[in-house]
Amino acid sequence: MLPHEPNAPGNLHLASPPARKPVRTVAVTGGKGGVGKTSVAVNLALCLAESGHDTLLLDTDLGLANVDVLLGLSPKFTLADVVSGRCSIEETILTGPKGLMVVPAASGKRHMTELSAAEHVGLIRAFSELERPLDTMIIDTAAGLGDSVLTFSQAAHDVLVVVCNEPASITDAYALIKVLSRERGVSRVHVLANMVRSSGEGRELFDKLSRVTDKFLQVNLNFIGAIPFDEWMRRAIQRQQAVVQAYPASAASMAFRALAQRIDKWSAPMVPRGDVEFFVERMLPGTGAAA
Ligand SMILES: Nc1ncnc2c1ncn2[C@@H]1O[C@H](COP(=O)(O)OP(=O)(O)OP(=O)(O)O)[C@@H](O)[C@H]1O
Repeated sequence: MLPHEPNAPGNLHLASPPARKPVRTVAVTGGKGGVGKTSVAVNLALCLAESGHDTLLLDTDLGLANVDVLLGLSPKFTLADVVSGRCSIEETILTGPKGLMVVPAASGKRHMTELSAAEHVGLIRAFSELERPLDTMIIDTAAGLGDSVLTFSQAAHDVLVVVCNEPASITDAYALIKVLSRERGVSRVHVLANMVRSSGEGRELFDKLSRVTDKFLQVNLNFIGAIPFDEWMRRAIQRQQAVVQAYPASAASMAFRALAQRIDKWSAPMVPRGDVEFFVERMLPGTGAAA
């Protein structure tokens, strides 16, 4: 393993990684803010961790509720420190409940896609140095159609779009799916309805969205389920805990566990190198490091 050299500009050579099992990467996104992206990412990641998956939650959302705040964790370093060489990626990883690994969002305004080429190299290196076993990486993206959202969604194996029953949520989700499919080559999107108030509401929301995508876009939309509106979600946040942790018997917790079980059944990702570093390389086609 190479020594830690986070900012070695120009050196794009990546040593062949040792054979590892493929890491599934899932981007949780939504188009609109406030639909529950972060809540979904955190609870899904925890359920996967609970069922024995080595799971890493990468927070790239600088929105109101950061993952570390939701889980009551105190980050010492963030990805910004990795790329500037202040620490290794290992040092950014916080251990949450159920052994969940959490990489906190960089504070300030810097997004992943604003990094320089040298910083990209440092990041790829840092990921390649990660020696822990990893099955799944969940990425909590920012809201909107910003470059970082599109790049992370494009780079992940699977994109999970969270919608709720508000007209703006549906139109923003449509706008996001449109850009992802037309400009970023994303051909399959999973839709999760959040904060539903009846059993049929999730499917109705999905049907509303898929009627338009079927008509105008070349994208395969998959309804992956619904999470009920649940007051225990807010109470859990007040305790700085995820709902699956604080109130495991709540309706939302049961729905999150069912969602994780569905994801668990997905077939293994087809990645050429079976390494988490592949995820970073897919994000950075311009570095010449793409597989
Ligand atoms: N199923 C639910 N039932 C009740 N409240 C929910 C549910 N899902 C999320 N919420 C609440 O909605 C609010 C917004 O959730 P969250 O921060 O996860 O959204 P977000 O899409 O990540 O927002 P942002 O884009 O600002 O980061 C939080 O107060 C959260 O507790």
